[in-house]
Amino acid sequence: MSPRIPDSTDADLLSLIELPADLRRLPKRQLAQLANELRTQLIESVAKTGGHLAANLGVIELTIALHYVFDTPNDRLIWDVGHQAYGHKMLTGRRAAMTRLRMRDGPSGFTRRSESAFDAFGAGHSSTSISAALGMAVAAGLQHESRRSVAIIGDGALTAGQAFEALNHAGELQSDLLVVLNDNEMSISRNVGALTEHLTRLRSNPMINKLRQGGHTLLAHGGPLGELLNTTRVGLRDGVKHLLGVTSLFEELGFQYFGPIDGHDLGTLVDTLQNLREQTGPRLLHVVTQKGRGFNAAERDPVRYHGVGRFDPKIEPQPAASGPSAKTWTNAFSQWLADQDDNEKLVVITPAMIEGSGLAEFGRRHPDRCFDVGIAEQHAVTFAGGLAAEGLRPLVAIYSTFLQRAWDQVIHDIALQNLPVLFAVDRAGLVGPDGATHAGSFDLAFGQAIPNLMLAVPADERELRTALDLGTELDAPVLVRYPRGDCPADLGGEPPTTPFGLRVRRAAETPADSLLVVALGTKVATALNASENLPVTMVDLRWAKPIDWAALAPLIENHAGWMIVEEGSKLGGIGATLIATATERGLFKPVMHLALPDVFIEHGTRNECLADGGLDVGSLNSRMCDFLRRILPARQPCNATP
Ligand SMILES: Cc1ncc(C[n+]2csc(CCOP(=O)(O)OP(=O)(O)O)c2C)c(N)n1
Ligand SMILES: CC(=O)[C@@H](O)[C@H](O)COP(=O)(O)O
Ligand SMILES: [Mg+2]
Repeated sequence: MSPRIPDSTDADLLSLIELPADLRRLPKRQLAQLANELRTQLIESVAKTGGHLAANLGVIELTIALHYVFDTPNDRLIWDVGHQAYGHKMLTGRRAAMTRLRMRDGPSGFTRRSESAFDAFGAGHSSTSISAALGMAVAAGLQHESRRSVAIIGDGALTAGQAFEALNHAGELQSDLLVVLNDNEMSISRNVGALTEHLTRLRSNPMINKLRQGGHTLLAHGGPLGELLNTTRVGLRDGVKHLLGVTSLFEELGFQYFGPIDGHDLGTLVDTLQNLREQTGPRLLHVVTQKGRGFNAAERDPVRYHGVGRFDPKIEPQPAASGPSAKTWTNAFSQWLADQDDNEKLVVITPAMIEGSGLAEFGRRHPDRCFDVGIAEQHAVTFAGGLAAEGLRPLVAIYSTFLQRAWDQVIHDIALQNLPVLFAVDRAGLVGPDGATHAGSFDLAFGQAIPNLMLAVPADERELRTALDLGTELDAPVLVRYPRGDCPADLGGEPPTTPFGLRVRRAAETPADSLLVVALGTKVATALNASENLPVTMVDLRWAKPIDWAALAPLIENHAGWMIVEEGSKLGGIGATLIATATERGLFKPVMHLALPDVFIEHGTRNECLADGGLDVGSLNSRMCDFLRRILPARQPCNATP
């Protein structure tokens, strides 16, 4: 049975729209009602699941207009980052599934090719959309296929080098590509940089606006006359703009630039997109939107509502959480930073993650020594290199997953020159609801291969502070990694005897009849819990590089076997290095290495993800028991589980 064609008597248009083909049957005048319904349902839905609210509210009209005008999924929509694609998901067959957004077996918080034919390209990290859309446009041309490629990129994402690499390439190729620039003046925090100022000039220049209005009337013209008028007057308009010196950067890069237009005005959006759909070559439509649109609290405070937990949509703003909440690793890092006021050489750098990295307070107190460089991880690292070369002590605060963009800079610009840059690497390990794109699984594998770079893996706040202190003192690059989530204050045990020394957190009574567990970072607390009633000596490695072999070798020697536990990739992990080095040293004891398996772990709670990777308390306990049974068959060590 074909779906009923919605009409103006329908109070609930949204429920009639399963796929964009249904949407395209609506008369244009009903789109505003649909936008209201979509916005209301999106707020209700995210209130129950949590997620990226503000960005999604800003693109409701744009999402509807794009699916209305373009023949999706044949035409390709490529959402940059993908954090603003909830409306897109709701219009492409996934509305019911949104109750499990970012939960195990529910839709991802980003676009994913495996999730829907409408998700033309997977994302999560920013600034990839223009490259991917250009690739698709070129592929369509080479394969003589008639479809369009549209990249939708935010003003924040546009600050990244990769976006400019793609614009540069597209301007040369002159392929059939539409870039929709969604300009809401926000990254997660307020957007930064000279480009942002350029966009502000384009938005606010009265002459451009006048010319824009002319251009808009022209764009709404159809037929050959409209086309002729269009060409002549757009040519004229461009000439005038050149004369006035108000051309956009995009035109200089070989794009046709259109806009800015109001991204909440569905009539203008649809007319403009329909006209742009029929044109060829690289073109950029500048759309101005408001982040958080339609939810007062999010409009007022889009930073707070960028990513939210569950909330009550009737209460705006949400009351502050009551009662003591556990201190996160990010909080612990911020507090350490607050204690560095006297260190005037300390300069802090973030690639667009002021809030998430816990830098807001430091930035307020020391605006001259705190730099948000935009979504520019590579630049952040080399910029730090320049500061360090001149005698300052730069600290790059960065998520593990985003550092992946800048390993060459870490190698070539920092480690090779042995510059004293401190990397505070947050979200190291599994992150939970953001899933595989945001998992910090690889920093240990990458980092340990780099000469000169030292790697600290603190297990509690006390060790975090010690490692950060050392990182500001050593004449070498130091990376300190810590995860998303709660930070234990002090896990106890014997103090280390040297700055890079390991710590015995709990010693077994009879080592020869016990297992030695060597854990790193978060896994120290997990392994302590998992081994509570077992014959286990628990060692906290503290530093993954250098490794304290002077203390570790005899411990391996005098235990029945040893196990390494780390929250990083097993392939290329610290465990692999420890095992290889132990073997070279003639330490031939039974050994087991528990780390993240060679698969991408799906989104879910952090605990679900850890269980997938075999790194939660229960998994560790059973792996310890299995191993103990094998190496100490006579002892029956596993009668009790924690
Ligand atoms: C490489 C990378 N760095 C940082 C982030 C974190 N991040 C996600 S969204 C975002 C802001 C994007 O701003 P914009 O593109 O303007 O989208 P808006 O949220 O304003 O709609 C940032 C910094 C990321 N996803 N990828
Ligand atoms: C979309 C994106 O990349 C960020 O918004 C990210 O989701 C933030 O993660 P945290 O919530 O861990 O800061
Ligand atoms: Mg933005």
